Amino acid sequence: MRLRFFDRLSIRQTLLLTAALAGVLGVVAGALGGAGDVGAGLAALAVGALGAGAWVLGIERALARAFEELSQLARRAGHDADYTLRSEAARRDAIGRLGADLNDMLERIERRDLMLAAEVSARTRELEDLNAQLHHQAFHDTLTGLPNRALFDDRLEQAVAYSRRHQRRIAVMFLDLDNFKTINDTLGHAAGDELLMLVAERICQVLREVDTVSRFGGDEFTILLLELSPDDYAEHIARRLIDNFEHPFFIQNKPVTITTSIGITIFPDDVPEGGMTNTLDLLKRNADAAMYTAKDAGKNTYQFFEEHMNRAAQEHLSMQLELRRALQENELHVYYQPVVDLRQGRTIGLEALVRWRHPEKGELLPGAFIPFAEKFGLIAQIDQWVLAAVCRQWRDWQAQLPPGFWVAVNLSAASLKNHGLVDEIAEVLYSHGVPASAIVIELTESQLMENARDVLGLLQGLRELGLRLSIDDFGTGYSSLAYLRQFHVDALKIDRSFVHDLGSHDAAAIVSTIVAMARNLKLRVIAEGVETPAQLEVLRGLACDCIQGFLYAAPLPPAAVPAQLHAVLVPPGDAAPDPGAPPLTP
Ligand SMILES: Nc1nc2c(ncn2[C@@H]2O[C@@H]3COP(=O)(O)O[C@H]4[C@@H](O)[C@H](n5cnc6c(=O)[nH]c(N)nc65)O[C@@H]4COP(=O)(O)O[C@H]3[C@H]2O)c(=O)[nH]1
Repeated sequence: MRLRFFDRLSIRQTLLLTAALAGVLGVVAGALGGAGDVGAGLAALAVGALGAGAWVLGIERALARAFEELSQLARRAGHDADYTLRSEAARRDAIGRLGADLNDMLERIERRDLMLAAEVSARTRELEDLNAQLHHQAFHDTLTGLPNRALFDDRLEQAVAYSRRHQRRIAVMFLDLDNFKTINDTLGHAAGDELLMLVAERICQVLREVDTVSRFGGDEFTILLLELSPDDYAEHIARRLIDNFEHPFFIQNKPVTITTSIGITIFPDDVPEGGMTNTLDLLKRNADAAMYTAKDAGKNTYQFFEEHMNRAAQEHLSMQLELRRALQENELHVYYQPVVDLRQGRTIGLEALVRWRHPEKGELLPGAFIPFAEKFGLIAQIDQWVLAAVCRQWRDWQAQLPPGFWVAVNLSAASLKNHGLVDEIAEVLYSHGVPASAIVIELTESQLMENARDVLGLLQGLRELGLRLSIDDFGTGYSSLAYLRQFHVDALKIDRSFVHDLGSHDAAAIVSTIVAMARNLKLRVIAEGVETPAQLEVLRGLACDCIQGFLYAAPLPPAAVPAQLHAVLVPPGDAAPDPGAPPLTP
């Protein structure tokens, strides 16, 4: 109860009460001691009261200062977020403990703060790295690490702007690897990728820091040369690039040689004045057109842009679109040229020759579009289309065809690279109900010899299917006799250039040698391009088996073929000895 009373008093009240009690005790003691001492007691009371008051005030101020200090410290820490602040009051009382608690709290906040700051900065760094990585990926080619098309365009735009402001010349180069597809097809895509990386390095070696090289896609690179000084700097770089490619690249420790074709355009020289809007596109198109001209000029060279090149590029482009349309819209069709057996004097087979009925240009011969189809990668599709057309036609004629009659179909080099070719041909034959023995596949000598080792398996697959094989344009390439035996073909077709020159001793000697060799290998010989009776007589004399040429029939539309099937075209011959059951005889 007593305690509760004192609990309710403030310190000041307690001290005042204590001083008053001391004074009262002094007065009581004085009164007990005598009257004189009462005065002394009163004086003591007054002094005690005054002393106590002063003491109380002193204590109160000291306490207030201590609290104020703590409160200021807490406010500053909160306001400035400075948790390194500490109370320095070294007291052992409640205020001291309060200060220590405050310090403890500040220390914990400070530690948590540091931890958070470290975490935030780590996360920020992570995000910054990720951002830089994404930025790099957006503007660089993942395989070679070179700038990509987007970054190249950006730099080109800046370069054009700079060049306009400061009247400087810049060059844009397009660089395309020659026959890269062959390397990819023969060595595989991993080797192709490795080659592209090495090529990127080699290009960089030739350029200055200020120039930009980018991988534009596939095997195509673009180069931006700033500040063309000296004036022929672009040409100098093009030459160095071409020279630099002369050294082989080493892929999986094997030397691989590849060349490059380069197109160059100069800004502002090659851009018409005022054509501001599509300058970038124009420069790239110019360099591309110049690069194609370099390819057409035999590859492994460079070409500066000239105005006429864009027209050629335009024609290329429209030819490509038109060819695709031709395949879709059935504008292609097949003519058939009889092959006549000299001993029997009649047609024993036909060669299928594609034609294009172009809506504006009229009837086009293969020479006008096959090279484009090869370039645009459409030739294998055309081969397939022709085979299917031949099979349909064979079904229509089937009842009229003499036994053992065949139709020869040309296959391009691109078709030979198709690993699924045998299956695809089997599927077409099967779906049309045509026996494989009715089809002869014609492959040119150069196609076969250039890929001799690779095509052996394919040829075997075709033979196992039951197809027969013949070598076209024989004599124009360099045949290896060893391969000739391994190919197991059924016939050789002597190129028409030898037939044309039969009057000359050399050509006759070559034809005679081919026929003799074919006899030994038990192959049938067909002479192409026979136009005159004189050529026919020489060929008969050389014991040639068959002829094909305008002398008897040009390539014919399908409707004209049945009339040729049973007609005796040449008097049956007696000059040619029996070659020993050559395969292409019915
Ligand atoms: N000067 C002369 N020429 C004669 C004579 N007899 C035939 N010719 C021509 O000689 C070519 C024979 O075809 P090729 O050597 O296989 O040469 C063919 C063949 O390599 C290719 N070709 C034709 N059709 C196809 C096809 O469907 N696919 C593929 N990949 N190539 C084809 O186009 C080449 C040219 O075909 P065409 O223009 O039809 O030309 C044909 C034919 O019209 C003659 O007495 N004198």
